Amino acid sequence: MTGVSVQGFGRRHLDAVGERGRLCAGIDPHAELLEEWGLPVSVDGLTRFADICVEALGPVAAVVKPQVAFFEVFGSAGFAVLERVIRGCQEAGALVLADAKRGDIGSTMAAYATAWLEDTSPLCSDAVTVSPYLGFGSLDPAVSAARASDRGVFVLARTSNPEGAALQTATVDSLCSEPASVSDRPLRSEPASVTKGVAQSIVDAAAAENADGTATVGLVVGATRAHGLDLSALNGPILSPGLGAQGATADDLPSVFAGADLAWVLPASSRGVLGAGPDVVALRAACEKQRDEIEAAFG
Ligand SMILES: O=C(O)c1cc(=O)[nH]c(=O)n1[C@@H]1O[C@H](COP(=O)(O)O)[C@@H](O)[C@H]1O
Repeated sequence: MTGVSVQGFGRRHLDAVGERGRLCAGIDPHAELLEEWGLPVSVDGLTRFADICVEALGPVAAVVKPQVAFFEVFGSAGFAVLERVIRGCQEAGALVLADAKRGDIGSTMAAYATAWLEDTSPLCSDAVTVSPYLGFGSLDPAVSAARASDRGVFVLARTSNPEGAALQTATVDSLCSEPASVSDRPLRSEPASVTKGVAQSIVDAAAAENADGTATVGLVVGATRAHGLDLSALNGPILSPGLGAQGATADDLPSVFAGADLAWVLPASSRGVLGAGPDVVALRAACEKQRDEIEAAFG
């Protein structure tokens, strides 16, 4: 593995995947899945779905990723079920990555950080997904809260959906900072000194945060297509959704992540694994099979 010795969240992450293998099992209680599992689309159905996932996945997956949106659908009762999933999976030994994709101005971001990353919160998880599109610096409160408690944030860089490409591959002047006022604007534009893709600028900002060896800042880079990013200096985890329902396979991963440190790559699947439920044994077997395919592909 490249880089400095790993501590903090990075150590917790590497220990978890070292023990259980590289798979993040998504817990996405889609209405269609509830129906497929023979459950009502209601809080009762959600609770049963969640309990099956905790029992099947919590003891074997290195990381579980509840998708907050599917709990939010049911309002406060859904959030109560989410709290139960978070605690249950942690007690079973999995790291919990709350897929909340939060992002806002810094002062509001601080409240999101309290909600998802501080011990006092009933939703406190081991990590949370965040969006950098209000500016990478707006994520500072979450990065600080995570760093202070050996937790992590996973920042969207190059997402698995086709709609992300136009924004994420756009070229930016990486040294550009907004003038404080109109009068501060230069009379003529200066030549851009460094240009890079938006996603690469996020990778580079994350790598700078990880220079302390804590791997506090992970990235989200989809497994569904070549991304063209240089991830070699990141020294942090790379969540890679897209396996299964979105079409990527374990065999795609080595070429998608050529040049990255594969020890950090954490492929994720939700529907591709959850389709094996509601039987606990079958669901756990599907999770282990997907993990084994990933480990075999990485060699
Ligand atoms: O942050 C994520 O997890 C995420 C990022 C991304 O680029 N693409 C993506 O699909 N996801 C999430 O990963 C899960 C994918 O679900 P499946 O397609 O069923 O495996 C969903 O919860 C998505 O919200």
